Amino acid sequence: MLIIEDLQVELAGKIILKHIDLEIKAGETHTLFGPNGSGKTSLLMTIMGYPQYKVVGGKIVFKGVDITHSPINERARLGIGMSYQRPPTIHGLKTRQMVEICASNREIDVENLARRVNFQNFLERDVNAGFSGGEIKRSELLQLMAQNPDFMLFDEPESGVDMENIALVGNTIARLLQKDCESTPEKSRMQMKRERTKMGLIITHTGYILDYVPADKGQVLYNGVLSCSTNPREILKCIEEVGYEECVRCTTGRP
Ligand SMILES: Nc1ncnc2c1ncn2[C@@H]1O[C@H](COP(=O)(O)OP(=O)(O)OP(=O)(O)O)[C@@H](O)[C@H]1O
Repeated sequence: MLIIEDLQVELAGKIILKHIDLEIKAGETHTLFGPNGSGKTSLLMTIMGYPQYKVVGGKIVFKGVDITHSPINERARLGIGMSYQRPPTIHGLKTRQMVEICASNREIDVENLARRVNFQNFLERDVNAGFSGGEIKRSELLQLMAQNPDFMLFDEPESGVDMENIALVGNTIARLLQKDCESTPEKSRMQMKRERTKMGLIITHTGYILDYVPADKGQVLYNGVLSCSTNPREILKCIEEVGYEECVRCTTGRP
């Protein structure tokens, strides 16, 4: 479980996240909406532990461990992983090597994993070197598949992905988050939900990902303030109809 309490974060001398409270239970997936520059990526980068995002108040607890000031590698070891919006190019490091590093000491079949995201022809290329927007997303997913973390952060997984690959990306995320299992006569939906352990937090502007990954809750981040914890499709509808500012007004109670 992830518990964030009263989190305040400063970036380049400015408070960008204000009094954030967020709880994601084992097996849950949440989506994060919000206008450009509202702090969504900053929240994910803070959870992942990038030191330039300075926590000046509150705390982050994952699996009962206070990770507020833990380094990235410790968080990764505890089971947090992230798919980045704009990951850096790493010259001199092949994608295959990166995937093996992500797997740590676990035995994996890189070719087989790569085939699942149609990425087998990219393994000998340097990480992200000249990758297109959609290729970057598949590379990020491949690394997450190798890492197999318990809590996954996705920063705009659909952006730059064409209409055909969106299903591949969506279904891969669903599989990573254990959302792909159909209920059977033996197992009810509730049972499936109880057995699910993987957790996700997904930033999306369009909500396309919801067609593949049923999310339990949605939130809106507006000017560094988190609000509207409810059904993600309702939030999306509200944003489309009245815009972000009006959408958060109902929960913050501002005039
Ligand atoms: N290195 C930096 N120095 C100064 N300000 C920064 C830096 N990085 C980000 N910011 C600012 O922090 C704010 C939050 O940025 P963030 O990337 O978290 O927004 P976002 O909600 O993810 O936006 P988008 O939807 O456009 O991806 C923005 O105003 C951004 O310009």
